[in-house]
Amino acid sequence: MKLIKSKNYQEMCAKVARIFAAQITLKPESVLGLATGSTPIGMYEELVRKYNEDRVDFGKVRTVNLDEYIGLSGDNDQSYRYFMNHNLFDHVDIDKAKTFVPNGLAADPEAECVNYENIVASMGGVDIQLLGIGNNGHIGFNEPCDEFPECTHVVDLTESTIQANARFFASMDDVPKQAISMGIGTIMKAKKIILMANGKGKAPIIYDTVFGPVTPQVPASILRFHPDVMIFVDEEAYSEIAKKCPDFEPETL
Ligand SMILES: N[C@@H]1[C@@H](O)[C@H](O)[C@@H](COP(=O)(O)O)O[C@@H]1O
Repeated sequence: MKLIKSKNYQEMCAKVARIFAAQITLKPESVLGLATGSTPIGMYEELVRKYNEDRVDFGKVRTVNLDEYIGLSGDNDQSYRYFMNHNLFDHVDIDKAKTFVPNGLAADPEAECVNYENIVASMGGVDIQLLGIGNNGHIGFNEPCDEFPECTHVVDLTESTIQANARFFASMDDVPKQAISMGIGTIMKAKKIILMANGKGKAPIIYDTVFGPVTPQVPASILRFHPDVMIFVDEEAYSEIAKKCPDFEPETL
């Protein structure tokens, strides 16, 4: 696992976007694993800029997203499908038929999980998977629990996640209580993984992820067992490590 510290959010987003642009340029038919949340928005902006200015070509790219809320349609502005269209897909020359997000309106969510796991597998593996991290260490919507979930599954969101997400909804009642998420096993199959975190609020969980025990109670900690993981943080998200491990030397890339 490599930990890469940037001065600020913009610098971090630029570094990650460069890696994605290189991936797409070197392998135009790449399978990108994509994430939502506020953290990757600046990275997607940079990628759109690279599409416009550096002519990064998304024409053959395929994408799979980590998760989706149950009960929200792709038209709902809080759905992750809407997020992806709005922040990336609408602004580049990607073929939307090659972009996949779990169907939050599936009549049978369990069957949708099996279907989605098959879609990811049929693409021949994710070349590079982007992740954010929840304050409790969740990745995708894999919440802290007793065992790492292997495959795409239905998740009951924790109270802390529901509260953290409430800021995006008109009222608490509107916040979905369930989601479909790739499993930890699905995520760990990606060839390369990049996790981004910024801001002081993420500092304790970044410390736990990098230095705490590997446990399903901190789902992101499993990433330490993946052979090719880069964690990108800004100074604020790094601050707990700086305090507790003053001799640790992060990379700067
Ligand atoms: N399912 C998403 C995660 O994929 C994301 O990493 C997390 C953090 O969001 P933010 O980046 O807004 O802090 O939020 C949601 O729970």
